Amino acid sequence: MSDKVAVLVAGSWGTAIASVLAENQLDVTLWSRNEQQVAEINNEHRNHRFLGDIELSPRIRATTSMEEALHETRAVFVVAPSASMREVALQMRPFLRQETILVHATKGFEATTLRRMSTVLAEELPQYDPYSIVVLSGPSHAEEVIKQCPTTVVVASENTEAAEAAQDLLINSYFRVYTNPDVIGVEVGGALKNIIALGAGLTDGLGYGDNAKAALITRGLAEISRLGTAMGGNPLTFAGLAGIGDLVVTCTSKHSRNWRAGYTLAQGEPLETVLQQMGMVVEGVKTTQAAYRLSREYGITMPIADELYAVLFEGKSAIAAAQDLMGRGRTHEIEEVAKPVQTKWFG
Ligand SMILES: NC(=O)C1=CN([C@@H]2O[C@H](COP(=O)(O)OP(=O)(O)OC[C@H]3O[C@@H](n4cnc5c(N)ncnc54)[C@H](OP(=O)(O)O)[C@@H]3O)[C@@H](O)[C@H]2O)C=CC1
Ligand SMILES: O=C(CO)COP(=O)(O)O
Repeated sequence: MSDKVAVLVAGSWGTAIASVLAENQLDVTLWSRNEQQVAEINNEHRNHRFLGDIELSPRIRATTSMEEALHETRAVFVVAPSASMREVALQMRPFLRQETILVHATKGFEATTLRRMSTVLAEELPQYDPYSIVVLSGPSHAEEVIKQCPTTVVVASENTEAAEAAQDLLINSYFRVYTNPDVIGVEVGGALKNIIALGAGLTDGLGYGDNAKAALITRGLAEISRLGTAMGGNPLTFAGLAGIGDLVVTCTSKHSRNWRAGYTLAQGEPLETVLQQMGMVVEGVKTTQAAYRLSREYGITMPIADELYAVLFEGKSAIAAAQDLMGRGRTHEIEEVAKPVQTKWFG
């Protein structure tokens, strides 16, 4: 079998995944639309804009040719921002073979259709078996993976063999990979945690302290689980790496772009300026709009996501949003407690 694998788009996460694969003795072709970046990766073994001075393995070769990237490749890892997933998939269509293992590592929904990323891939790649698409997610900042810090992730697919094939390619002594059959839960958990991370950045920016952040993480998880379960995810997935695991890292890490965006917003910067300054994708902004619509579509209460929507898009102050969250009507922590439990003993 070929030792060639492809990674599509050379952003921070794509380059970090390419480094894990190169460490595992695979020959990695890293596709980018940017010729200057391709030259820098091939000649200087660096991707300076996204990962600074870190030296990349010579096993990573960059190209702007999708045909070259996908030619006789054993696996392809798609790591485009959610907004570009459909466009990248369209470019893959003429060259992707059915035997290739297809993994995506993107965290978000398509803004217009509210589709999950695996659905977008399935729609644009009709020659590919949709049940074999693999999703990679979990607590994994590129800046730490590239330095080989211990990291755990999950690969999910309805096709166990496909998930295990992706696991085999990625797993090593610092990158531990678990499998999970729950594609929906893993995708929804990975996307929605970015909303809560933006909120955590706002909370920290306002100086609200650790109690508030713990509250946000915990009640945020309740919202993620509610919507994720309604969309068809397994509730247990949200207690795993793609749920609480990713939520914790994104809400507490200095590397998180979503946390940083929230923190800067709390300093009074307008959203557009914050996003421009970041120069990297902040998925949580569009995901807040998606969650706003999805929660209504599924009839799910998501007070934190709603307040964040009001702050980002309706000019509400973060302080007023926090006050409104704290002043909500009394409720139960665990929804089931509110319902009378029917058992065979009580009739
Ligand atoms: N960074 C991280 O630690 C992690 C990120 N993720 C997820 O990975 C996904 C990608 O994020 P990340 O790598 O951080 O993003 P970055 O902002 O670091 O990089 C985005 C990359 O996408 C490229 N790109 C954007 N649009 C297109 C397009 N239409 N065609 C080709 N290339 C395109 C950009 O190229 P150009 O420079 O030419 O614009 C850039 O190289 C996101 O969904 C994110 O949530 C998941 C886990 C960890
Ligand atoms: O998903 C991530 C870590 O698991 C990256 O989060 P940010 O996009 O907020 O940096």
